[in-house]
Amino acid sequence: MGASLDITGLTLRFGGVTALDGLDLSVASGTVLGVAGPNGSGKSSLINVLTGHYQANGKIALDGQPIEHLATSERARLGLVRTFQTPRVYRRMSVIDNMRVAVHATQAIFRGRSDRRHRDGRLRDDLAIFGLSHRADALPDALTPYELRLLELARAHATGATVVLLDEPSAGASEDEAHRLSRILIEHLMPGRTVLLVEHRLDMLRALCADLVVLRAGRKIAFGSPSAVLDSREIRTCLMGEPVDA
Ligand SMILES: Nc1ncnc2c1ncn2[C@@H]1O[C@H](COP(=O)(O)OP(=O)(O)OP(=O)(O)O)[C@@H](O)[C@H]1O
Repeated sequence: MGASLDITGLTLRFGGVTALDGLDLSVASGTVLGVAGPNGSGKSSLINVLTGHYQANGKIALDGQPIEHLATSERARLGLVRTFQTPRVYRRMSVIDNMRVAVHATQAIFRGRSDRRHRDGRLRDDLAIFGLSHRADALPDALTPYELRLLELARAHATGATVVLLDEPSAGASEDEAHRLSRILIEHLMPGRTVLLVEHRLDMLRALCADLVVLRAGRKIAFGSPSAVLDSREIRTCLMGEPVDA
């Protein structure tokens, strides 16, 4: 179900600030790449460029096909979707309607019968997987911040996306919630998918990623298995701002 993602020479500038500086990255189909870096190192910019929210110089290929010229909606229809650091949902629509809109917007195709009742059954099944069945008809304002996060993930899952870009899914989560979130990602969202995981929690990066890239000032300063990369005291210091024993 995954698709490979290849980035070459990605450069993004805001006036005098260089957010991404000639970045090259490859994510193999069906693997999880962690992205870490201090504040302002370009992690969110990278996601925004991949989705087409920001226009940058350089090349982006999805399964070998160039997509840098495509609009955000076209990239989503090709199976590239994202979640946000602060969940973005339609506040006046119920949880199940938020799911319907996402699936409609990406024109996700359901196997077998595609009438509304069947489709809604699938969406309710997806909500159940993410522990939200009891919230299906609620408005987002009734949800806890953690449940809003789960709704974003359920929505991405329901679209059948092949590539999912996760921008700090554990932001604002407690230890226990981050742990539960990790389990859900491992068991339901990540299998078979290509995932870019921007995260500050080193334990999550260690547990969830095949590879880890560390950015500083829009440049790649380390790449490899999370244990190898995080073995470096210099890298841990760069990530945490001070020497740590994580
Ligand atoms: N829309 C924007 N306009 C101007 N400058 C921006 C914009 N977005 C990002 N930047 C700048 O680009 C650089 C990279 O920012 P970015 O948000 O990508 O970093 P980040 O690694 O995601 O940071 P954080 O961990 O704090 O979310 C920063 O210097 C930031 O101030």
